[in-house]
Amino acid sequence: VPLRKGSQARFDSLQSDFTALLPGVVAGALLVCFVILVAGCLCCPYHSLKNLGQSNGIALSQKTYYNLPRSSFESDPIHSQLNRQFYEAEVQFDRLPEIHSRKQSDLPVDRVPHPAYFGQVLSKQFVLQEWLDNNFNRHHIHYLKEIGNGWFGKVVEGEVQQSDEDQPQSRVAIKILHEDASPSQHNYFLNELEFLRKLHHPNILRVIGQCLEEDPFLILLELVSVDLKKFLIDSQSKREFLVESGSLLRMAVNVASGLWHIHEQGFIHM
Ligand SMILES: Nc1ncnc2c1ncn2[C@@H]1O[C@H](COP(=O)(O)OP(=O)(O)OP(=O)(O)O)[C@@H](O)[C@H]1O
Repeated sequence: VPLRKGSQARFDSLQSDFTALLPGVVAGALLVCFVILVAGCLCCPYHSLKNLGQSNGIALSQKTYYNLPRSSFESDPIHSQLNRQFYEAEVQFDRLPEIHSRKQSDLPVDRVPHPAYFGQVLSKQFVLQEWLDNNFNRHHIHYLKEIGNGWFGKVVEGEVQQSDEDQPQSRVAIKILHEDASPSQHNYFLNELEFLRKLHHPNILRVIGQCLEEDPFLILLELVSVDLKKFLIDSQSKREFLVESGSLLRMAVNVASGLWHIHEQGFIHM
């Protein structure tokens, strides 16, 4: 229906008034938004302009604000302090297993509660009788020299007489549990033995036998005659040759291959 003349004039004047007011309305709305934004920033304890960029010496970008309780955003200084503590303790990691350095391993045994790789408590207890069937006769072992020291005690190089007396004697490494070991230390020793016995890999030392019928308990291991650390130090002048010939890479691959086997059996070497 066409508008009558008077109505058309009123509509035109309203339209021109609205067009004149529009920039003012938009500017006012923007101003209100800006004020709310600034007030919000100033009231928030963690995002305040004072803290922007730096808080406790740590750049804010390094922090996460996930899972902060609502009260974190209160400006009350006590709450703010508590929440800050909550925030510091926000990331919780599982405890790592205890690891004893070589230096600590040299401490008297009563000061180091267990070997590094067994963590805290052993649940498995062994029935010694089960091990004695394959016991090696310790009277066939001839000790030569000490070659190392670990949590369990000394490691000695020795010779063993083969069951066939015509065979030459074999060199072995003998891990000797110290004689005054406690029952739990005996148990750790047997756990280590069981662990070593489960591993069958060309890059992992073989267990040759054990002597468990009396103290000291012994584990006979394949002897490593090469000292890798000494070899690497002595070979410093041939470094490039070792790299180019692929020797170092082969060593690394062999170590990784042995570790892979250990991991497949459910163990971690530390
Ligand atoms: N089969 C071996 N052949 C040659 N040397 C060995 C052999 N086994 C151990 N050793 C030497 O004896 C040292 C002590 O070995 P051992 O296995 O008792 O302790 P570890 O592996 O050093 O750690 P831990 O004290 O936790 O048992 C080694 O660092 C190494 O020098």
